[in-house]
Amino acid sequence: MYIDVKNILHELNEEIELLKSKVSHEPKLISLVVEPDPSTLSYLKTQKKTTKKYGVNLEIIESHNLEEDLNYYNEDKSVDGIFVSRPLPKRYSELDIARNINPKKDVEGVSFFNIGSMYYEEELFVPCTAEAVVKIIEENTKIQGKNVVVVGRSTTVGKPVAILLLKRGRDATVTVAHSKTIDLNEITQKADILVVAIGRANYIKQNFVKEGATIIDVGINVVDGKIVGDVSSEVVEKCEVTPVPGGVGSVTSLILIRNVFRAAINNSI
Ligand SMILES: Nc1nc(=O)c2c([nH]1)NC[C@@H]1CN(c3ccc(C(=O)N[C@@H](CCC(=O)O)C(=O)O)cc3)C=[N+]21
Repeated sequence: MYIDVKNILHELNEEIELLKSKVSHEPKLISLVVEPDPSTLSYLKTQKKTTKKYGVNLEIIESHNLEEDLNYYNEDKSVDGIFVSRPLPKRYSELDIARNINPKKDVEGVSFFNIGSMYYEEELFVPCTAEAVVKIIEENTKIQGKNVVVVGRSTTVGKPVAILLLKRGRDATVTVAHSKTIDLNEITQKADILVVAIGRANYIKQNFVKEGATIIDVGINVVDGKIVGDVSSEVVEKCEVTPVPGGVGSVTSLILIRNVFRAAINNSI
């Protein structure tokens, strides 16, 4: 079966409308883009749509000098939130963003300050995709004590998902697997909840999963111009699976918008 995220989208929609009534100016989001890959282009398309819908002023800037641009928009009082697309080209490191982005404008929660806060179990801005994953799991199943396997160890998905699910109160038992893991399918078969952020189309097949598991497919792979996830479609016969598109991605983009409103409210007081 596919997991339906419309309740979560509805709740986020209401949360955003409430924040919208409290903000005194039109929020402004800067998206800094360096050599966008197909998944980034897809996200930018969604950002254009959602920012228009909710009344956020989006400016997409093709950056040729990330550090200089970050310094500029960090200081620009008219800017509420800054988004930097990933993956970055090799000449940059994610640390360049983590060190330099103003934590108050860091709507994706990648700065040292926001990551550090999450590590100490205080959630301020946390990576949007990771928050989307956690929200979907919480809405659909009990987490406490369950075996959660996260496949992928990226800064914005794998690692923060693991930390958020370990948090006291959520109390998952978390295993993080990755590209060097030996016999991956033996580990994923033990998962009650499986979070897949590999970045390879249809990689997870039926022999990777336990019957009845909850599967969160974070993959955004563009194949022949269409978006497909990391989980192969026949897995829905055995498990509850989030669809791609219409699953994690759609929740992620609303969380980003909500964070921009939060940043805008903080920016006006
Ligand atoms: N700093 C950074 N943060 C990201 O979160 C990030 C990124 N860089 N780089 C690119 C990937 C890709 N990504 C998507 C998120 C939502 C949709 C999305 O909204 N998809 C819709 C519809 C897409 C369609 O069908 O056109 C859906 O899944 O239903 C797509 C792609 C975020 N990423």
